[in-house]
Amino acid sequence: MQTCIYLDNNATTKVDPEVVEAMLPYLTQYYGNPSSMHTFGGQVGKAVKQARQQVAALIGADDSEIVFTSCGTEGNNAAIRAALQAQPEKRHIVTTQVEHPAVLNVCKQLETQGYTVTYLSVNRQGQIDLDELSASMTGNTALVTIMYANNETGVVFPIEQIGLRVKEYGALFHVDAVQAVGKVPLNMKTSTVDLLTLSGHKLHAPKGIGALYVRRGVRFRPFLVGGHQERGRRAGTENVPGIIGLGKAAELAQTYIKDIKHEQQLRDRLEKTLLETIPDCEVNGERKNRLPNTTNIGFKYIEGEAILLSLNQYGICASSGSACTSGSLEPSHVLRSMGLPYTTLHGSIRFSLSRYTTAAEIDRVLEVMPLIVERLRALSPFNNDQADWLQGREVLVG
Ligand SMILES: Cc1ncc(COP(=O)(O)O)c(C=O)c1O
Ligand code: FES
Repeated sequence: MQTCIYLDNNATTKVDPEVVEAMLPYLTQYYGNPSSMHTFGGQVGKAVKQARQQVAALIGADDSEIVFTSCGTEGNNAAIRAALQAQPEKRHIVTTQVEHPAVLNVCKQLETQGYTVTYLSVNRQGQIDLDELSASMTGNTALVTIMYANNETGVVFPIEQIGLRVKEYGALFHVDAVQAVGKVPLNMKTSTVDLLTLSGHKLHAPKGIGALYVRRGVRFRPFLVGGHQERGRRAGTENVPGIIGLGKAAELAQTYIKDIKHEQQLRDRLEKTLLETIPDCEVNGERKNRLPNTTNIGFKYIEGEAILLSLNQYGICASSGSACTSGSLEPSHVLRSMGLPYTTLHGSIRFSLSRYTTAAEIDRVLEVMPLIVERLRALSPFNNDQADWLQGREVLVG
């Protein structure tokens, strides 16, 4: 299979070889059911318990507060539904316009089921306004669900400041921390967060395993109903190898997170040099409060997809922070909410690094990007500021 310079780690990450090694015995030798009464199953149960402790340690939680799920999407669905079921008399939800579809589409569905949803706006930097949050809250607000860090721009929201405001109104606070866990130190013991979602495949564990943190004392109705697994909070025989892998990945992340500066330095060099060597480009989103591994850059007057295809020819994997995601012709809802001009919106690229990214890989990207942009701009009919008339077309593509 073809390998590449992989700068798409916010989409998914490589499974760490130590994670694979930890998982293997649970795919071969130890296949017992952790709920079984016999010793064979019991030893698997012990390994699951250890993995729970490893995940809890990464986010400063108690192991009884960790529920294993199948992915981040399930975690978000389960958290939102549980929070609403715990307070059936309240019918209002607050979220933001820039959430992942695994939150936004749940909220849209809830709107058809009698809930009212406030979608907080973001400014040009991708930040929300805390006063807009407070103004939107009422005694009827059951839940505030806001992401820790944005998957497209890496912009980090002030979660604890948000949480303090949420608590003033007695609502529950859910945080989609899928992009933050493993990149940002978290401590649930000193946090205002009630429910927090994480996903294995974003932190070098395999796909198909995640976890939901449920603060002790928060009433939680299971999303999947059936057997008594996960102390009755998530039915279904456990994905044991996945759980063991997530535990190992969490343990490795705890060590790695202390050294994340290295990754940040590579990201900063990539960003700074691209801005210096390529005219008419800018970073999308606030640069200060941001994940250390992510940069989203808008290259004016060209199409993001064309840049991606050219990068692909050089064996470089990145992602379009802008348009046509998954075959849809809609530009990114995140960048649109930030009010980016049409000319930047369509030419935005996300580079997301990992602990495996090397200086030599960054050098290669820095070598080819100016050539790609120059070639595409030479072909573009809109390669100057007169293209700003296109602004008026935003309505058409929106
Ligand atoms: C912010 C955020 N939330 C949720 C998800 C969904 O996670 P999963 O792919 O594990 O369902 C993602 C994955 O892209 C994400 O970036
Ligand atoms: S990038 Fe596809 S429509 Fe603009």
